[in-house]
Formats: sequence, C-alpha cells, structure tokens
Amino acid sequence: MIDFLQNHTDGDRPPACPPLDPVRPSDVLSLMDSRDSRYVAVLLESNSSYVGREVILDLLPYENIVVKRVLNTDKGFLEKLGVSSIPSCYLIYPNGTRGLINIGKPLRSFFSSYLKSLPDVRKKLLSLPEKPNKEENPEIVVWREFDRSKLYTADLESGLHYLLRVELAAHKSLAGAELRTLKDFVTVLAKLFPGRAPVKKLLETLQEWLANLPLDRIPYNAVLDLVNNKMRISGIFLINHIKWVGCQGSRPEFRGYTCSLWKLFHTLIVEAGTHPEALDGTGLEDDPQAVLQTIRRYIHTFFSCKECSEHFEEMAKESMDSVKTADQAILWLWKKHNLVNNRLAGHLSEDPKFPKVPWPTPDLCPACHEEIKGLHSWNEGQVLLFLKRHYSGDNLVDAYAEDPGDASEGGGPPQGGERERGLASPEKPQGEQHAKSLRPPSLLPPRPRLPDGSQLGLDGRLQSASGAEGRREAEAAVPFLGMGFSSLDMSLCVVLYVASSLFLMVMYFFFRVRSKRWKVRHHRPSV
Ligand SMILES: Cc1cc2nc3c(=O)[nH]c(=O)nc-3n(C[C@H](O)[C@H](O)[C@H](O)COP(=O)(O)OP(=O)(O)OC[C@H]3O[C@@H](n4cnc5c(N)ncnc54)[C@H](O)[C@@H]3O)c2cc1C
Repeated sequence: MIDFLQNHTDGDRPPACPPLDPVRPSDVLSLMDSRDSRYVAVLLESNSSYVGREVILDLLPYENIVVKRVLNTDKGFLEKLGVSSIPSCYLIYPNGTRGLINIGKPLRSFFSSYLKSLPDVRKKLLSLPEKPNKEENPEIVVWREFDRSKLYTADLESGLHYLLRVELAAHKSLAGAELRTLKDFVTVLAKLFPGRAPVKKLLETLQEWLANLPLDRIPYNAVLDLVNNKMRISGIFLINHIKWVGCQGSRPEFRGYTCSLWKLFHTLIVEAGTHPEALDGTGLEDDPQAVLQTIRRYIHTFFSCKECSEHFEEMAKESMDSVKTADQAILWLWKKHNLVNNRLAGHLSEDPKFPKVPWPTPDLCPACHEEIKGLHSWNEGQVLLFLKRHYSGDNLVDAYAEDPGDASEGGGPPQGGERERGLASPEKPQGEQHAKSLRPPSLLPPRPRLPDGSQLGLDGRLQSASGAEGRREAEAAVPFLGMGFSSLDMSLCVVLYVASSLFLMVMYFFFRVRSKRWKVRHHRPSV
C-alpha cells in the first residue's frame, strides 16, 4: 500500500494522502527550535525500512501528534540526537522537552502503541463535546498516583460495593433464573475472589446464605442487609463507598465501575485457571466454561449498561462454546475485551488520558508482541503467562484500600460519593474516614444513601437502570422496628408463627379424637 501511495504522481495523489517521504535533518533541527503544540515524533531509519511510513499511517487518525521520518545518512546528525541503532524514535514534546524514546523492541507495533498512549494523543472525532469549564464545574477530583502494572484492592472492592449495593438494587426481588444467576455468580466470587480476608468472608457468608435458602423468591433488601452486615457477624467487611485508583478517570464521567468490572472478571477467570480446585463441590468444577458462562449470565441479567450487555451477548453467542480449557477461557475474555477496546477507540466515552489501545501494551509485556512479515501478531503463550501474572492475587496492591480495622462492624450502608467526587472535603484524615466506615449501623444516618453517579464511566446509561430505582430499593432497606431485623427475618417469623399454630391445632385435634375413641372403647359394654 505504501509503495502504491508513493508511486502516485503528484497530480493524482489522493487529497488526504499523508506525506510519506523522509524529511531532511535540518528540518528536524528547526522543528526543535520552533514550539509546536503537538508532539513531533521523528523515526530514524534506513532507506529500505518501512517502519517510519507504517507508523506515520498508524498515527494518521490521531490528533495532537505528527510523525516524520529521517534517513540515517547524516552520521553527525544521528550522533547529535544520541542515536546508536536504527530504527529509533526521537520525540519532541509539546512543552519543548525532547529525547529518544525507550521501548522494548524496535518494531512498528511498539513505536505506534507508545505514541498512541501519550497523554492527549487521541483518535480524531468529527465533533467533540465542549470540555466543561473548571469554574462552572466545581468538582475537584483528587488524583491518586498508581502503577499500571498492578491491580488495586481499592478498585476491586469499590466495584464489588457498586455491584452489590447499587447494580443489584435495581431488582426489587429475585426469583427463578435471576436468583440462580445471582447464586452462581456469588459462588464464583466467594470461591475465586483473591482479595482481603474480611471481604472474602462476606462473600462466603452471602454464598452460604443463598445456597441454604429454602425460599424461591427473595427480596433484594435481604441481600443488602447481609452485605451491610446487619447481623454484626465478626470478621466481615466491605467498604461502603467508591474509591477508584487504577480505574480513575481524568473526569468523573470516565472509567470507574465498568473498568473495575472488567478487572474483576479477568481476575476471576485467571483464578479459576490457576486454582481449579477452588470450585470443587460447587457444581461449577470440571467445566472450563463455567466461570465464563456465569459472567455471561451476570452481564445478561444484571449489568446496568444494556447496550454493553447486548454487545457482550453477541460475542458470547458467536464463540464462547468453542472454549475447551481453562487457559482458553482466560484468552477468550482477553480477546473479547480487546475487541471492545477496538470498537470504542475514539468513542466519546474514551478517556483521553487512557486511550483504548490493544492490551497489554508493549511496555507492559514486550514478549507478547511480535511481528510476522511486518505485521503485528500476538504471542498468545506469552499473553497467557502475562495475564496469569497480572491478574493473580500476588499482583494485588492494598495501597489506598480502606483499613478494615475491627471488621465486625464494617460495611454499613453506602455513604454516598462525596469523597470520591471531591464535593465535600476531598481528602479527609485517614482516621476520620475509618471512623465513618466502621461505625455500627445504629449510629449511621437512618436512611442509607447510594452514590450519585459515582464515576460510572458510561455517563447516564449505567445510571438509567440502577440509579433511581436502585436508590429507592436501598432506601427501603432500613431495619424493622429499629431492632436490626431485616424484612426476610420478619417474613420468616411470620411463617414460623403460622406453622407452629397449625402444628398445635393439628396436635389438639389428634389428641381429642384419640381420647374420644378411648372413652368410647372403655364405655362399651362387654360382650
Ligand atoms: C462486559 C463489558 C462490556 C462492555 N461493552 C461496552 C459497549 O458495548 N459500549 C461501551 O461504550 N462500553 C462498554 N463497556 C465499557 C468499556 O469497555 C470500558 O469499561 C469503559 O470505556 C472504561 O474504559 P477503561 O479505559 O477504564 O478501560 P477498560 O476497557 O474498562 O479496561 C479496564 C482495565 O483492564 C485492562 N485491560 C484492557 N484491555 C484488556 C484486555 N484485553 N484484557 C485484559 N485486561 C485488559 C487495563 O488495565 C484497563 O485499564 C463494557 C464493559 C464491560 C465490563
């Protein structure tokens, strides 16, 4: 294609065809002196190399960056830039700083991926919404520094909090297929969630309670009571507000819950692959598709982004049945996630600070990327190893995670998203935060409040289903008579009361009939 484009004579060149010819070293030197508001990437390469032209074409749909190529004919120039091998990429930043970029392998995919991941480099859009003026938008989002190669406990726990207290709350009561899906999903969580002990204990308690329920319909409030630890079972804790770290967005409407959900799904599927014995005795063992299918049913039944669940269902229908091993299940989810990334690149929901590029990027996993005959290809063996490392419990970092302290009293009703959204005092002292989350339910405000649009990542779409209705549901979940009885406890009391009255009546009639018969037999005149 490059040859074809370059062989065009100037007269009939397509109007949007980018200049692919090399520039002169002197042009680059003058670029260094003149400030450009964009990044300028200069690929230094030999005459026969296509890398520079390929990277120019790769970056063509992106804005805030221009790519140029220079041939390695002027040795003095190469020395001046510090180039010791070619191809190399010299980057001039918008603020004037410059230098050679450091990448794992000098391949087209590595250069392109690096450049696409630069802050503010994003796909061109036909129209961009106006960025809200900071003065009009008083939200101050406190940025938490994090390492992209790590998983954060705070993200997984915030995601679980949102899933259990907000997303599920859209379902007033659960029965039939919905209840079965919830039971299986909670079983998968209880057995495979690699996080902290108090959270695992909460999930295990929820799972045992669901598994032993004699009812075929349960009110959501009963689930909420358990998640809020109304019974004060010791050692149980789940934070009751959102705190994104690796899932932070540069603006409140970006990333957040959906990001944490992806991370949770990858973590569960990797854990199932690396610790298959964890599912023994659950009915989900020995089936390589079991966890994937459970995730699929969760997305189909409960995920509050309906558009997302439809897309996911299409992908599942197409190829989930072809998964035959636990490793294939891990790779299936990875591939489909990349398909979603690809579809959403340049979409309005894309956070410019976290552009959607094929993942893992070359800086995270150089061995995952290869080139075959000049075309990028994945080394799936390496990708699998990487996924197993990245999504393992050992890669979980507790930085920023709330201290469960005395877990017996933790995890009360949600406290709203004030701290996350910086609406109140953005960074309260640690002690104060803990005191708030560890207060016993009786001291908490009487009407629990769910977070308002707590960084859902998909704007209004996620809020639509679970937002208002969910909030109403959760608000209804106040203890009966202020004594800590849940609605399920009360219904069980009524059932027991009726059952014992019936039993007493049956016993009464039984003994009456028996005593009558006895009297008749003893008063009968003997023959
Ligand atoms: C099941 C599902 C379906 C969705 N479908 C849609 C949709 O149809 N339309 C829509 O607008 N939004 C959809 N979303 C939301 C969308 O995928 C993103 O979650 C959202 O745009 C936020 O993106 P993000 O930058 O946080 O990265 P995300 O895509 O959310 O990824 C989160 C993190 O996972 C890691 N990661 C990235 N790619 C991979 C991969 N291939 N394998 C393993 N880990 C990876 C990275 O660390 C990344 O930061 C869906 C979300 C889910 C959970």
